[in-house]
Amino acid sequence: MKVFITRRIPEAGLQLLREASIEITEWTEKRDLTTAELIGYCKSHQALLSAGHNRIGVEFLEACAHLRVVSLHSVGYDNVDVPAATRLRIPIGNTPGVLSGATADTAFLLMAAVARKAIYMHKKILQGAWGFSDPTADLGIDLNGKTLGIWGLGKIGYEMARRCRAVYGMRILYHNRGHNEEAERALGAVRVSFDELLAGSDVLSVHTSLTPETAGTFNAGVFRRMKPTAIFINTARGGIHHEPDLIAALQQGVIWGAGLDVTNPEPMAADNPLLSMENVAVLPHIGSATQETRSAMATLAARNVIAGLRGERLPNVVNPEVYM
Ligand SMILES: NC(=O)C1=CN([C@@H]2O[C@H](COP(=O)(O)OP(=O)(O)OC[C@H]3O[C@@H](n4cnc5c(N)ncnc54)[C@H](O)[C@@H]3O)[C@@H](O)[C@H]2O)C=CC1
Ligand SMILES: O=C(O)C(=O)CO
Repeated sequence: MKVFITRRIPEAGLQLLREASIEITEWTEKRDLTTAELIGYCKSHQALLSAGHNRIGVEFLEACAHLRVVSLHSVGYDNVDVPAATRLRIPIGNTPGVLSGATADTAFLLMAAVARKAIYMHKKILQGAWGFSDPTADLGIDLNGKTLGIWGLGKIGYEMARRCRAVYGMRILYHNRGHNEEAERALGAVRVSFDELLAGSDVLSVHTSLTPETAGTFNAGVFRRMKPTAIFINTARGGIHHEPDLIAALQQGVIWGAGLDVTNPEPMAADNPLLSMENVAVLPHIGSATQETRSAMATLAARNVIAGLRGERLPNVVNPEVYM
């Protein structure tokens, strides 16, 4: 049995695959494969382990319908045409849970960095501009006692809310498809309408998945319904905000600041105006990038491959309908 891996993954996952006597082919070039290349490699393999965000679309899936499993090294699966995979009875695996803490840490650090203009001030030192200290200049804002709004209170949203409640005593509002009873009980979180979330949040943090319903939601009209003092945080997917509208909202003072771990497109161009704004912090999609978390993700992704190749149900399957 052979698995094709699209980017190097941590040793913990590779070791599990070797122990299960699975032959590994790794793509080691530092660029994404084209669909044609991916099809070419997968023809001679029975499993695909996709790290990074290769498009797993209908063209690929139809050409590789022999695959017993497509295992993602991520929790997000917006890069996959899941209905097509289900139709072709290809199980799709992902890595939920193990990255929730690390990704929430990233949202939290972006929030704190924006509130205190930390990245911008660091850049000023590098430019030799640490000069005379003016007590009225470069002031940030306190987060203590402020209101956090979470859009998408699932696993990562919950971890972000828990951190903000514990450290800053923040009041938690959330808008989610259903109730999150644990968050309501443990954190006093209050479920509100989307409009109330926009109007009531001092910090609004996005944690939904990227779907046709959530794509482009944060646009000019939505930013205008937020507080002019609000901080917008997105660690979910860049496609959920409209980037030119976000730039304009920040330039015009419609909202106060933004912290992004995800951009649209990725990578972000080095001359993007967001990178030179005072109240903005941008990271290059490093939400889950800790040694422990990436090893845990590699382990889950390898377990999905092993189960798929053995004809067993994947431990974490995105499309359980394939088993019906
Ligand atoms: N920056 C990074 O490196 C990472 C980013 N992510 C992103 O974070 C996302 C969330 O991950 P998890 O918390 O594990 O997923 P999850 O499935 O536990 O939580 C997502 C929540 O959003 C809610 N939701 C979805 N669409 C909605 C809508 N239209 N309106 C209201 N609520 C909606 C769901 O009900 C669910 O509660 C992933 O899909 C992925 O895109 C995940 C890991 C790392
Ligand atoms: O898991 C995901 O969805 C990511 O974005 C990277 O960890």
